[in-house]
Amino acid sequence: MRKPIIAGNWKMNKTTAEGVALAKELSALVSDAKDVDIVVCPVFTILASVKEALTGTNIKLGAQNIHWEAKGAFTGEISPAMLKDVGAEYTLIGHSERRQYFGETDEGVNKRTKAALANGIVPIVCVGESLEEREAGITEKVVGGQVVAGLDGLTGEQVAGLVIAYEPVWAIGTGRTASSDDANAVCTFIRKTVAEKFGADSAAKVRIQYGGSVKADNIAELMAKSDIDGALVGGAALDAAGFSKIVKF
Ligand SMILES: O=C(CO)COP(=O)(O)O
Repeated sequence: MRKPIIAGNWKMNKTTAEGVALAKELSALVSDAKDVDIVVCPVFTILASVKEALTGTNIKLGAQNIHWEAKGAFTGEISPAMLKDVGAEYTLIGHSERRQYFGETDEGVNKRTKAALANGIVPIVCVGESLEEREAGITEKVVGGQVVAGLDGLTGEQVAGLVIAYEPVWAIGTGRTASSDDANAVCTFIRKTVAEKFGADSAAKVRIQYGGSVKADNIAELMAKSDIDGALVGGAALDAAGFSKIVKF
């Protein structure tokens, strides 16, 4: 069975003191959570402080992005080794906000994914269609294309160990969750795409999260679905009590 994974994407929120307080409050609330991987992804500037606050807890640290180069003249970027150095075990890659506002492409997602894997950081590769694309009936074409291009050149074993987050853009921060059936249908399609490209074993092992207005009151229904193995949570991850309820779905 695939181990559930609940990740909090803090996005561009929290100063050091606020992030450390949230990490401490959350770790007290979820210390008894079992059989679930818990990850929080703060902004780069507070990774070290949050890591310290999480030491000895059952919560892992993730970053929100990663660059593919090891070092050099890449102003404003953070390398895989730097994230490893600060204690990050996971990283988001290709979040729709990065794609929408910062011009990230599938090619970049692929480079970042390979660099993360080469440095022992687990990629959480984000995919998802816009409202326009859903209404045009091309959800599978868009999401399938993102999965195939994002994971191109990886081994089946590498794919088995990573996480794919399906986040329909129209459900992010809008309060509009995809129905659990609609969310699961796309997650099933993603798993089928992985099976075709990397084999049945990788497809059976890869963990697929749903993201988009996940809250304490809709997580149980989502997690009950056959191909949803976890959640990538935005707004509701900024509140320790609410996020702890999601973790303990
Ligand atoms: O983008 C998301 C997580 O990466 C989802 O955000 P919300 O949970 O705020 O809709």
